[in-house]
Amino acid sequence: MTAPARPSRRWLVAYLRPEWRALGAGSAVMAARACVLLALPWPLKFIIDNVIFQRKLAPLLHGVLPDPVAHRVELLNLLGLTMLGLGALDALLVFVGNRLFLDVGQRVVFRVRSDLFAHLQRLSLDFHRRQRGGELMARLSGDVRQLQDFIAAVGIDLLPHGLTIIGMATVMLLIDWRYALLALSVAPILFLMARFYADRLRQRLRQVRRQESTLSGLTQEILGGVQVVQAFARETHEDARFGEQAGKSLTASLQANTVQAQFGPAMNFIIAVATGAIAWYGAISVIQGTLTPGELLIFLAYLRGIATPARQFAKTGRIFGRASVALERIGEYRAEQPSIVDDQNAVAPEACAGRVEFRAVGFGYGAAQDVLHDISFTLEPGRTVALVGATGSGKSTIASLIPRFYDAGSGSILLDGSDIRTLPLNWLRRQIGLVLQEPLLFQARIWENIAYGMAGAGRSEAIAAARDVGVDDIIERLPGGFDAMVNERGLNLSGGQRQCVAIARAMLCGAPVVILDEPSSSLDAATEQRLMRALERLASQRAALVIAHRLATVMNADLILVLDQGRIVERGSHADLLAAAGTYATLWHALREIPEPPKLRLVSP
Ligand SMILES: Nc1ncnc2c1ncn2[C@@H]1O[C@H](COP(=O)(O)OP(=O)(O)OP(=O)(O)O)[C@@H](O)[C@H]1O
Repeated sequence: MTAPARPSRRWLVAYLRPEWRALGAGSAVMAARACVLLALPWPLKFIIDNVIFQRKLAPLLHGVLPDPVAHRVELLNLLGLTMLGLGALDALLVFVGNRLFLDVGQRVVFRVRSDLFAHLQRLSLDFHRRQRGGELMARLSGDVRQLQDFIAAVGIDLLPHGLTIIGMATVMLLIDWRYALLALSVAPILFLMARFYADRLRQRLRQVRRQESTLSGLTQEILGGVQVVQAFARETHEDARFGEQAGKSLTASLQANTVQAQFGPAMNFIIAVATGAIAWYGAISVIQGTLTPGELLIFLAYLRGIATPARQFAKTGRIFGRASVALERIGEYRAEQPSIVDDQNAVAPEACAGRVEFRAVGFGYGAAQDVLHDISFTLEPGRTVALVGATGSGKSTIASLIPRFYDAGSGSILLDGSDIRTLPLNWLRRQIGLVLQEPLLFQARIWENIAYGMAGAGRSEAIAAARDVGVDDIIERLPGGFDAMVNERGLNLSGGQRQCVAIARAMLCGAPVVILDEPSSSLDAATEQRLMRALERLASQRAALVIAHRLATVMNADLILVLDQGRIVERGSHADLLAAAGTYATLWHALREIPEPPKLRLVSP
């Protein structure tokens, strides 16, 4: 089996391109800084050679610098001031350069994150169902942040130090090429070693990131389901699960640390040997008179100037390794394409009556097994179709095909006679009001949650929608009424109250087709009646597909479809089905004998 191709990391270039001005300015500043670093040891050279040892100035510097014999103190003062000036200039350039590169990093991260978020939002449900929640968060926040460190490391560390190294090598060659070659012979060894370790480090860091993502996914899963954990007193079990994963993450990090820890000392050792050899050879050259003490100082200072960033490659290597892994991981998500896309020739119809027709629809979530077989029915405007059947018989799956959360595997679904695959996706979804069994609310005021149903709707429209479905008094009874804050996922509201908000939201969106997944949980009789009335008001005048759990809903439906293992086994009105004396009739009679509240829940044999 061949390993899957690594996603490209080039996509970052597109994000850097608009930053060319700031990047150019930053690079110029850092190039200037490299010059300053190059110049820094020179005043000291002149102090040693000319001020202390009273050597004559090079002919080029006559008239530029005060004479070392006649104006010794002036020369010393000037050199001292130059050192001070160079130090201050270096600080200023570092400040400006850092700001420029850090700002570019922030802006790039902002855009990468926004684009990735927008992209992820539009990926089809099958992608999201495959992902662990924590994994998405890990890539959106953690991985994206690595890019910022990477841009800063390139601009702030690599660029000035790289230029400095090149500059220093050139100057060394100009002073004494034989000596310079000896000093620089260490550079290829450092380079090869840095590459060797960078590759190994990258592999390890990829492991670290994978384990960290899994850990954050697991954490989110456990803490998100903390109620179940506590209810079954499984805290110790979850501690163990968390501990096991955290252990894997720790092992991966320790392995990466080992590589990194080897890298620094190995570089240091080579640099120490090189410095020793150069100092020794340099001292001999000074004794023989082929090198001045000041020049030896320049060599040693430059060697330090080369060694310091080389040593820093250990740190930069880690940042690069992490960024490289992050680029791959974000690239993987960027390469994902929504499986449900608009038809190129899709044109939005002017109006929608809401007639939904299933024609011999078959569907499976994966290639493994079909969940729906040969489903055909028609939902007319103003009518209600109820889906009943055992758990897992395919009711929610049928409902999810209408807004194209998934596409039918075979057969077709038509809206007003047009195949829904030929209609613009956004338009199609705007024609459908959805009330889920467990409605999802956002952390916002109640009226804002209702107004979510229609872009641009305000508080008064939200209240009017709640009034239309007759749940306004239920909401008004809450502390704060329509302005009450809903906390994350709406957990501070009861199941019935959440349903009321969701029904009002579907009402507000004014869609001609509504899909209602009735709450199957027990509600008190009064709330249940109110909800039923609200659902009826929402469904009236529209085409309503109801996943029915209540006898009252089923009885009043225009068409009842009884599902069993993804097939429609019976169909007709309540009266027809009772007369047919089949599965439905048996169930109905059995349920009528059960005291209130009646729930229609067929159970597979
Ligand atoms: N995302 C999914 N991936 C794979 N299989 C799925 C997925 N969702 C549902 N299924 C499978 O499809 C079948 C039908 O599920 P569906 O949710 O439509 O049943 P249902 O009749 O709505 O059940 P319930 O009344 O319990 O909500 C089940 O066997 C289920 O395991």
